Amino acid sequence: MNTPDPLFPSSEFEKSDLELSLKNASAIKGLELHYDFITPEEEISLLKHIDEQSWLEELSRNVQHFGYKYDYKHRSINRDFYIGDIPEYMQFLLKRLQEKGFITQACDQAIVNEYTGNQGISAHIDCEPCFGDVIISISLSGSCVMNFQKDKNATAEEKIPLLLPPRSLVIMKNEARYEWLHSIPNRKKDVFNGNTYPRGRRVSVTFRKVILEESRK
Ligand SMILES: O=C(O)CCC(=O)C(=O)O
Ligand SMILES: [Fe+2]
Repeated sequence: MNTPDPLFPSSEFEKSDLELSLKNASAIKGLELHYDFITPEEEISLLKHIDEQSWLEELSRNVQHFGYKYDYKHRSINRDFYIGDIPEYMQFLLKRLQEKGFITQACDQAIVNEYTGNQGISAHIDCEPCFGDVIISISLSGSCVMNFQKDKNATAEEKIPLLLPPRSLVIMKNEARYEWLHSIPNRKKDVFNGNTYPRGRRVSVTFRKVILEESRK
């Protein structure tokens, strides 16, 4: 029996662009990019489960929260925001992250982001008192360019772009977590290394470890 073609083929991406994206990632301490962290079949199954849940529409992009609800307005999280365990259909991702040694502490919070049209995310550092020292993001369905910059007012030349194809994994630790801001520009297509990549719908599954108030320093 033939295996079906993936819905979101990696063959769309120039090899030299994927290599450049890895090289860019290696310029930032604590930033890791891994392609094909999951298979196309796993991606399709995850998207099916995700699309069965309801979306929170409080931001410009849709989100789903699991584990603990994150309060974007006050940049806070606490024990009262517990909303249940991370769902079963995401557990294999956490298991794989542990098995590959990418995380050593169990993540207990997940945010799923959905970007459509020209949606992106403005430059930010994930809430430092709320979350632990590893931030994980897995891309599904569509690609994007994620920029890293040290300074809020960085010029285009000072930004380091990563091309994130579907099924890729980004890990932010160390300086990538605490000293660099990350963002996804609001636009309908990305130009990376001279090649144009139209944005489709992109869904990201992000994992974090919550720091509860009583254990904060
Ligand atoms: O969509 C992504 O990959 C990252 C989203 C993000 O930066 C966040 O949720 O804090
Ligand atoms: Fe973030």
